[in-house]
Amino acid sequence: MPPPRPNLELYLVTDSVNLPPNSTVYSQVEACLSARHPPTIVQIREKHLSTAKFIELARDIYALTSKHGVPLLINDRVDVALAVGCEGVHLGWDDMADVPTARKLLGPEKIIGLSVSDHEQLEKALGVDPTYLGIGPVFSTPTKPDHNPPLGTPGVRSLLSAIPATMQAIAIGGINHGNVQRVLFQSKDISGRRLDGVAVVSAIMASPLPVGACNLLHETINWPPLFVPTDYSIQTEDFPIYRDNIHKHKPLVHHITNNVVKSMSANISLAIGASPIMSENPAEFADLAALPNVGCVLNMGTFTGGREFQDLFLGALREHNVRGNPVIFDPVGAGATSARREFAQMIVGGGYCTVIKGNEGEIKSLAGLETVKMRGVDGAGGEGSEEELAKVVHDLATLENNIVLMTGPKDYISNGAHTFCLTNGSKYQSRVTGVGCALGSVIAAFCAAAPVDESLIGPVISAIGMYNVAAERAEMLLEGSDQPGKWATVFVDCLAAIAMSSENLTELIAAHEVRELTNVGKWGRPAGGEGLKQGEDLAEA
Ligand SMILES: Cc1ncc(COP(=O)(O)OP(=O)(O)O)c(N)n1
Ligand SMILES: Cc1nc(C(=O)O)sc1CCOP(=O)(O)O
Repeated sequence: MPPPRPNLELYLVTDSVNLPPNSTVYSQVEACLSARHPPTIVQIREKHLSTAKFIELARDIYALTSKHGVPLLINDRVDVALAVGCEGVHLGWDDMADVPTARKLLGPEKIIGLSVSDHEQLEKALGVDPTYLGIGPVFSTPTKPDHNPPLGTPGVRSLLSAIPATMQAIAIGGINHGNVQRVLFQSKDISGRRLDGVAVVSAIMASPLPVGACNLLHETINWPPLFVPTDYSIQTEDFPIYRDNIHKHKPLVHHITNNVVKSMSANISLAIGASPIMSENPAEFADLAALPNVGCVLNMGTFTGGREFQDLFLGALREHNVRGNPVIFDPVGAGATSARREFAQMIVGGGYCTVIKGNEGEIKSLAGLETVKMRGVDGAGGEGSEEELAKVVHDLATLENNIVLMTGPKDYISNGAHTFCLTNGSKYQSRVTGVGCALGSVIAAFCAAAPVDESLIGPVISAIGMYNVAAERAEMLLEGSDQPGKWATVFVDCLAAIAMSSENLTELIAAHEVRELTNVGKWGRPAGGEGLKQGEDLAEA
């Protein structure tokens, strides 16, 4: 008898606590099953009903689900599932039956799901062979007040990569139509292993429009990805188009940035033709995110920590993610203190950061590597070799399915498929506070002005290239004198001149070194003699 393999794509778990007015668990499930895209599987989760009442409700709902050919599972209670004769159960670790006992009682054809929250549980779970695994919680959720610590998408991915392809797995906890695509996308592991579906409670059960909620979730799950395909290289001849898009669309850059750099970031945004807004009021995030051509800069430089600071960053991240807006995350100081590192990891796990931009210490810290020594939050750099740094950037971008930029004497940029090194720029860039951070504003503007279905690696590289060319020009105009203050002023003028001019950006940037580094993913791999050395695979584009 082959084991059952249910369709877990949109998994509805019921809840009688947070129902909208004038509805019941039964009426919500009935409505969902009439949707154009109903849930593919339903679980009844009741914590406070007597056995008799639970069986009564389950029988009524089973009559509905069987009519629609949707499997019905019972949470925790094998006895109720047996009484009703439905398709199976979902079990946790404190429940009345363990998986082998449930299997014996229910028989080989029934579905048995099991929850996992960490690797220890996963190891045990794999030994008892359930039908599928429910990984959670992804995010913190009020629906299950006693939930385990949130895993974030990196935690889900880590568990998923240890689950054999033959076993189905879904994620649960805080998932809704605004984040479902990101959960599916970011939890995909490096081998392409992905979730078989998502389970939701409140996103459907608490909705006054459960039919719409099901259809929207289905459509969001099955949309072509909001996020760009990563197998994309750059066309240098497009650089001027990316700059011209800024004049065409006048992107808005929503900054939550540090106090030291606010004015520099605003001035630089204006210099290139973008509009800056410095909003730290969560009440306006949804409205800002809904505007056309918006990018967001999240810069944690003035790290105050605490709940309010966390809610500010996560709130903005959520609203911009819902709209598919580019978010540039600058984990300032993540290499300097463990509190900053943990916060930065929480942000990356709690949402989708289109671009992570940092210096060597910050990027290494986010990649979970031993960091270079940083005394403060200013740029530590130049310690690693080209081979090492390119690989760190490549690996983090691959892991996060996004773009990673490491700034320094050389800038490394990767989207996982392609890794580039830019060697232009000025020594003054690390000597004037705010110049490094304000690059995030320029990148956000270039990304927000790009067409929505475009790979963003091209806009990101042209933004950095243009910024560095302006920095070099400003230095040249000082004619060798050491004047960082004057340089900062001249730099903004040079940037405005290049941004607003018709100078050929392709020639300006390509005249400096923009190199694609090939086979970076294979660098330093010792196995089977396959590891390549830098000299063997560094090809100039
Ligand atoms: C699909 C799915 N995954 C996980 C759970 C959580 O189950 P459990 O750990 O038993 O916790 P309770 O639901 O009993 O609070 C689930 N119910 N469904
Ligand atoms: C039932 C349940 N189990 C979880 C787990 O982590 O195992 S989280 C959870 C509640 C999910 O509710 P919502 O979709 O409203 O966030």
